[in-house]
Amino acid sequence: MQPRLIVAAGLVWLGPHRLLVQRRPAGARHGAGALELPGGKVEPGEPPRAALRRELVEEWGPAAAALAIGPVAEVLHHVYPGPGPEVLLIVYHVDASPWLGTDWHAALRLEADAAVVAHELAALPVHEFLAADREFVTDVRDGRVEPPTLPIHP
Ligand SMILES: Nc1nc2c([nH]c(=O)n2[C@H]2C[C@H](O)[C@@H](COP(=O)(O)OP(=O)(O)OP(=O)(O)O)O2)c(=O)[nH]1
Repeated sequence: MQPRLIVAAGLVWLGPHRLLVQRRPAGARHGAGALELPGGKVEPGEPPRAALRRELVEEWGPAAAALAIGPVAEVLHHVYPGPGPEVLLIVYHVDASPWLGTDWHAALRLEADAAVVAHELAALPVHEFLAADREFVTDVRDGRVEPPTLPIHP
């Protein structure tokens, strides 16, 4: 049977009009090379917000520990075909606005092959995202997802 995963992910706002998204490493088991929201699997017994905090630091390095995690933006559900997983994604607003005007990219400590990019909302390349994300990312691109009030106070 396909595994069912609970995943915590971040809609990371670099100010009100830009998002930070990442490209999955070429060697990823699933969705290699696709764009995704940073995050990962929630471990058994782990609170989802704590999982997102842990994943952000694992994926982006210690600089990500200071990012405020805000309210849930959306809960997504998708069943990937074949041997792919069934995923339940809890997407939180995350505030990266303190990084505005800084060399945030130089502060990241990325996993091998991973890449983090800033995109203007209107230019989000929806079709490069993992299938579970596409409808939601389209809604974000088209302004149907209300951006949080920045800064987010944790
Ligand atoms: N982080 C993240 N994962 C997503 C998104 N959309 C989506 O379908 N997923 C899926 C891909 C993976 O199957 C799962 C995330 O878990 P993960 O990134 O820890 O999984 P993985 O299999 O790459 O990691 P690993 O077990 O190899 O360590 O959720 C998204 O926007 N962000």
